[in-house]
Amino acid sequence: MQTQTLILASTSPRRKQLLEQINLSFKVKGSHVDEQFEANLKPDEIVQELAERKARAVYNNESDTFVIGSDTVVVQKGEVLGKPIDEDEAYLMLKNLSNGTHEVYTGVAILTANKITRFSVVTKVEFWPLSEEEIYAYIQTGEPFDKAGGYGIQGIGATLVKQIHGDYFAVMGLPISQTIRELRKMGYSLPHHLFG
Ligand SMILES: Cc1cn([C@H]2C[C@H](O)[C@@H](COP(=O)(O)OP(=O)(O)OP(=O)(O)O)O2)c(=O)[nH]c1=O
Repeated sequence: MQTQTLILASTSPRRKQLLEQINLSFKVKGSHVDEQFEANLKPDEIVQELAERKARAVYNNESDTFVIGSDTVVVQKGEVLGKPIDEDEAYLMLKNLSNGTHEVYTGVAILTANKITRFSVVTKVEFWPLSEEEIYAYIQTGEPFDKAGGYGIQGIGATLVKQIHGDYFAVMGLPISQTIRELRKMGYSLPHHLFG
């Protein structure tokens, strides 16, 4: 019988969907942490730091509980892009991403009794050249607004993407295969259908 508890510290429906996809039992507890970060941090440090803040915000200090926090940002020419706040910002982000390659950084923090593991994954994503009409039409779908960089690769945003190099699931918000491997290393007992 599973005595350990797994908690996903996230309000993101995509992260929940990725854990459901591999048939893990878990609870979801969203946290609203301060997502400001120090200006001198590098993108891989930012996403790990924010992932850790999210995990710490929901951890209840129980030794058999494991909490997963995660954070995703898009980096274009050295600039860190979060979620666009309005249509104008979404337009600027998508215009900048058009006809070029950017990086998506996703950080993960796993927290349990006296232990924390943090890692980050970077994926390169190349966009097609996007016309004005295409950008406006995409903004009208409403998809850009709760997503880093203003697009969702798993949705209509798939049509903007020419190719990726790296982990598709990390772009969606959670590098699922590395996450469960790290969970296992930390002592979480995965169900039999994973790793036997
Ligand atoms: C680039 C990209 C980002 N995203 C999403 C993943 C994240 O949900 C979001 C980045 O914001 P985050 O702050 O990482 O996450 P969140 O606010 O959605 O959820 P929480 O903090 O509660 O865990 O952008 C996609 O869904 N598809 C994409 O292609």
